[in-house]
Amino acid sequence: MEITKLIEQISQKKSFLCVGLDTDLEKIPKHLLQEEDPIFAFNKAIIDATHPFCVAYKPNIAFYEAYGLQGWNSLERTMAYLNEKYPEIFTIADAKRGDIGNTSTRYAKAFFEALSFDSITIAPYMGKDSVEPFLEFEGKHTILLALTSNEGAFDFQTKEIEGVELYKEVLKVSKTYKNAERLMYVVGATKATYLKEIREIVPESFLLVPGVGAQGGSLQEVCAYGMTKNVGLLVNSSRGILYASTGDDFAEAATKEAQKIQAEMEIQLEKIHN
Ligand SMILES: O=c1ccn([C@@H]2O[C@H](COP(=O)(O)O)[C@@H](O)[C@H]2O)c(=O)[nH]1
Repeated sequence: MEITKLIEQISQKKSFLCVGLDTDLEKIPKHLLQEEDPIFAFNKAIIDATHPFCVAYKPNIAFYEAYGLQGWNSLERTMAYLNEKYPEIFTIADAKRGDIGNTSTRYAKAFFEALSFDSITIAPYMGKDSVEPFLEFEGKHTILLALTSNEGAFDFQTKEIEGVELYKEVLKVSKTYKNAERLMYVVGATKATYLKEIREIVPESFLLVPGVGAQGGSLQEVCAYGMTKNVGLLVNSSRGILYASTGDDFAEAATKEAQKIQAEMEIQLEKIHN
């Protein structure tokens, strides 16, 4: 999907919400466990309940790999359902891959071609030749981990090398990669104040921002420091929406939670136009 289409969706739905599909068989309502594919049944219900309020879905691949072949089948069914029923919605494989070049190409084929994702998250640690194979795919986007939402982000990402923090070096150097216009970046909502300096380096790039909801990040702060004239943000919530209720009313509760976030986003979007 081209970025212009994503921007169009944001403006139509007045939302830049990404719903994370981190589906955990221990947390989904018990009655779904009777279904032949409980993960897909849960995802389908969540997608049908939340699609009017979001512009992206982000299955975290770990939640599918954890169930082996059955989990991978559920992921394939989820992607087929999304692409057939809601092709206008941007999809993100939260896979955090990256390897030597020929292996990266295989990862890219797996997620961009076999599963038809629009984008994938990538760890930048192995550098240019591990990232550029993903950037070769037209209409696809590579989302580099820049400054993550977890506490461990301070172990390496904020450490200075010759006076420059590592996450800033990732942003600066990646801008020189071939097809760099296909890059986006992950910045945690829990690190919202860093967004001001991040925007000095990548003023236009789209940022995937996880960490609101269960991790306690603030949507208002993320918007204050990170929003651009084209919005430039996809703010993710996973557990806060998926498990808003673990009872039979889980889908209605997910609708309410997604709608609540969308309403807050609409207020933030009005600030761009005023
Ligand atoms: O820095 C990062 C990068 C990725 N994630 C992922 O996003 C979701 C967040 O889930 P919540 O339930 O809304 O906390 C999850 O898949 C993480 O693996 C992140 O949290 N931080």
